[in-house]
Amino acid sequence: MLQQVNGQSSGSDAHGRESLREDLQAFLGGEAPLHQLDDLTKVNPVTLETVLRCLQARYTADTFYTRAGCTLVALNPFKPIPQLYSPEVMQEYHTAPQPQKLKPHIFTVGEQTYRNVKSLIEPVNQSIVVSGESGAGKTWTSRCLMKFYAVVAASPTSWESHKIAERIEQRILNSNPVMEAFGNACTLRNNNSSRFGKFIQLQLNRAQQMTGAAVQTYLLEKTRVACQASSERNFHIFYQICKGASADERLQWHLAEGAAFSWLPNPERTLEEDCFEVTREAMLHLGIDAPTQNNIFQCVASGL
Ligand SMILES: Nc1ncnc2c1ncn2[C@@H]1O[C@H](COP(=O)(O)OP(=O)(O)OP(=O)(O)O)[C@@H](O)[C@H]1O
Repeated sequence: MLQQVNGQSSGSDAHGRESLREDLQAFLGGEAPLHQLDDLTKVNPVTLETVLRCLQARYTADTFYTRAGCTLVALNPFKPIPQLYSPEVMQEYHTAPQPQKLKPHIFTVGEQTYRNVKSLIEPVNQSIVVSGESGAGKTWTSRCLMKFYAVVAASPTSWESHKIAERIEQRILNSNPVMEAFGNACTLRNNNSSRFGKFIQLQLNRAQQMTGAAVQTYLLEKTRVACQASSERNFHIFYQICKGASADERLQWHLAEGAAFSWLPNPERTLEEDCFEVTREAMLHLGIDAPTQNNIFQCVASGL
């Protein structure tokens, strides 16, 4: 405990600081390389410096997940690492006798939560909280979890039920591009920033197979439609429509070719999120047919 005596540190405090410094040096210069510490509870002494140094060492070694007791710390690699999320890796974590003994991964959390549902006689809801600052990777992580459950929680036996499961999985995954088209925008911190919070429910039957999903959204940043910070953009859907509508649709939606819209700043920036076809396709899989889509896009275009 820190103590101040007349503005001076007491002797025991100075001694405490000295011993902390020694512990710190011993830890940082210790034999075990920092990047091998896969659980932050093993960091000793626990200070901001030791924790950050450990995470930095792991990041440099391309290791992006670290446990902190029962919490998982995910670092954003800011580069694609497909081999980290392959179906084979999903299966490895799903079939491991003790997934917590494998390297820390978002699939460990996914699998443990899944097993918690399975192991209980009466099913009990499980929740995973994904939190972090803008651009930390929350949307990415939620997508990974949904993909994981779409694989592990869909193993029906008959051909007919396999087809149903495929449809449910596909629908669940297709909800992402649709939600992102209408609720995400390019900000200074993240090209694909979610401008709303979401509570995603994945529903399982008693055989732990996925039977559906529900998404509740909250706190959508509606003001962005009319007002954006400089260098930021409006919601992706507006740019998707302007860039992806056919000549007929432009005519129908009153979108003149090359017209400039004051509510659409930075239209010259083209992002991978500007893919109208992906949104349309996903809407179709979700059961929103072409005429309904047309009505929706007409409403969106009329806002410009
Ligand atoms: N594990 C990962 N592997 C590869 N790229 C990643 C990973 N996590 C995040 N990213 C990259 O970082 C970007 C930002 O991540 P994401 O959109 O998930 O952040 P966020 O926390 O949801 O931000 P916001 O709160 O602004 O919505 C992603 O578009 C993606 O390019």
